Amino acid sequence: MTFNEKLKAAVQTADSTLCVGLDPNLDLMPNPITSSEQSDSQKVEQFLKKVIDVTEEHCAAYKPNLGFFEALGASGWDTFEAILNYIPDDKIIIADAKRGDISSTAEHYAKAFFKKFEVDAVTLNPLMGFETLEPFLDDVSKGIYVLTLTSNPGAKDILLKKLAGGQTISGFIAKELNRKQKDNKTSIGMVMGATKANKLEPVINKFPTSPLLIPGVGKQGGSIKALSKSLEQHSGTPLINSSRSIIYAGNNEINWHRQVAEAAKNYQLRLAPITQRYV
Ligand SMILES: O=c1ccn([C@@H]2O[C@H](COP(=O)(O)O)[C@@H](O)[C@H]2O)c(=O)[nH]1
Repeated sequence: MTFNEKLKAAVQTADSTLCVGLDPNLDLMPNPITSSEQSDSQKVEQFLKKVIDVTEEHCAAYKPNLGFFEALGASGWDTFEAILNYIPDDKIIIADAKRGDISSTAEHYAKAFFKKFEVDAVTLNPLMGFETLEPFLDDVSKGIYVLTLTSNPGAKDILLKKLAGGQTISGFIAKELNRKQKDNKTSIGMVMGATKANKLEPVINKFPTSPLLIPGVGKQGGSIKALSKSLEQHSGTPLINSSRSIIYAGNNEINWHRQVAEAAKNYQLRLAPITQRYV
């Protein structure tokens, strides 16, 4: 099955374009988890497994962010693997790793994420140039999401700068990725911040069939309504990510997971006007 086929099926089956971000932060987890006698890695594993149990019916994808697992030290890699194995097979798994390096190193990142951990997709940073993407591009069952217009304020420092001729660096990246997609098997997607909804159109128009990974709704304040408008003409399947506002929706009560489920369901409903264009 190609990545794009799996992506479409995942959205269709869940009737949702929601991607739940798995950013396990012990300082934000509910008391019933943090007050137990377990190790930090065990707490993270227990917490995320419950989050997956109660959100899976509302989302098409999960996006574990590597930073949070690496912060656990060596055992964090085992926890990462245990979580990957726990996610249902029909969900898209995106390792949010934001890697990008010279080809001999990039080959090993590709091996790690696609061959060892066997995730469906990985996020990549194109700052070192487009040849750094090459080792990821020969597998039709995999996807990459390239940072193109990020959700953070610092996107203006580089990505929104204009080149001679008036095009933004984001627009240039999108155009080059579109060109690259024509000669390569791996599905090439773009990371586009929901907080930049009013600046998305000229960028996604340069690659109108690209799958999109869209963080920035929820805690970062991106508007789903504005996002919906800017995606009106886009044919590539979007996944809209929310991390903290879903996984930490539960307060410290024993039934914290009910509020997590409710938050995920709420996002699924709010994203329905977008989702219905892709199912
Ligand atoms: O442009 C980007 C790229 C990646 N992210 C990541 O997405 C989540 C967002 O978390 P929230 O709690 O929903 O704000 C997080 O893992 C970021 O590292 C992003 O925010 N923006």
